[in-house]
Amino acid sequence: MSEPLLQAVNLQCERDDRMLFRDLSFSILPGTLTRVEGPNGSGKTTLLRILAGLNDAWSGDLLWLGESRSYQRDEFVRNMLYIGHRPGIKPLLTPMENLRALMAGRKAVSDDLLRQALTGTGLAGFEDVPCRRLSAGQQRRVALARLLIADEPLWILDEVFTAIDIDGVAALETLLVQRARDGGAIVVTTHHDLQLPSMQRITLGAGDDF
Ligand SMILES: Nc1ncnc2c1ncn2[C@@H]1O[C@H](COP(=O)(O)OP(=O)(O)OP(=O)(O)O)[C@@H](O)[C@H]1O
Repeated sequence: MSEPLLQAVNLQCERDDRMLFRDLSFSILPGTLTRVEGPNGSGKTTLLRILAGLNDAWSGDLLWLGESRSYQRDEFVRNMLYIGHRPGIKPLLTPMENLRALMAGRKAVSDDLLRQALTGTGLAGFEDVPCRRLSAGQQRRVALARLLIADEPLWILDEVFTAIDIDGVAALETLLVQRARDGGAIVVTTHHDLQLPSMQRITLGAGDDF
C-alpha cells in the first residue's frame, strides 16, 4: 500500500465556543477520493481550509508524506491544489487572464493549453470575454478549467459542483474518477449526490433538521 500524502491526527477545531470536530484522524492516500460530508455549518469548509493550510485555528497534527506539514509548508503548497466554494474569479479579467493568473507560480503553460482547458470546460468562444459578463456556472467553469491542467498530487475541492449543469457535473465526476485512477488524491465536499465509486467518507457532526 502506498504512503499517505496527508495524514490528520486528532484534529480539533472550535469556532465561537462551538466544537466543530475533535479526535478526527484520517489518511489521504494517492489514488483515492475522499468526501467530507455533514449538514450545513458542521465544519466541512473549515476542515478543507485547514487541510489546505488556509486556516490555522486548529490543534492536532497534520503530516505531509509522513513528516509534520509545518516544516515543509512550501513543498506542501506546491503539491496541493485548492479550489474554494467561491469560484475565486476576477470579474474584470477574461477567462484566459483568470486562468493564467491561477497558474501563476505553478508550471509554465502555453496559451494553447489554456485555451484547450477552457474549451474542455465548455467555454470555447468565451475565452476573451470579461468574466463579469459570464453566468455563475460559466464563472465556476473558468475555475474548473484549472483542473484540466493541474498536476498537483493532492486536490482539495470545496463545493465545486455548485451552479454546474447536469452535463458539467457528469464531466467533472468523470474527471475526478480518472484523476484518482491516475494516482491523484482528491478531497471533496459537496451537497450533490455524487456518483463516484469507492469513496472514503469523513462525516462531520449532525445539525438540526428542519
Ligand atoms: N469567518 C467565520 N468566523 C466565525 N465563524 C465562522 C466563520 N465561517 C464559518 N463559521 C462558523 O463555523 C461553522 C462551520 O462553518 P463551515 O463553513 O465550515 O460549515 P460547512 O459544513 O462548510 O457548511 P455549509 O454546508 O453550509 O457550507 C459554522 O457554525 C459557522 O457559523
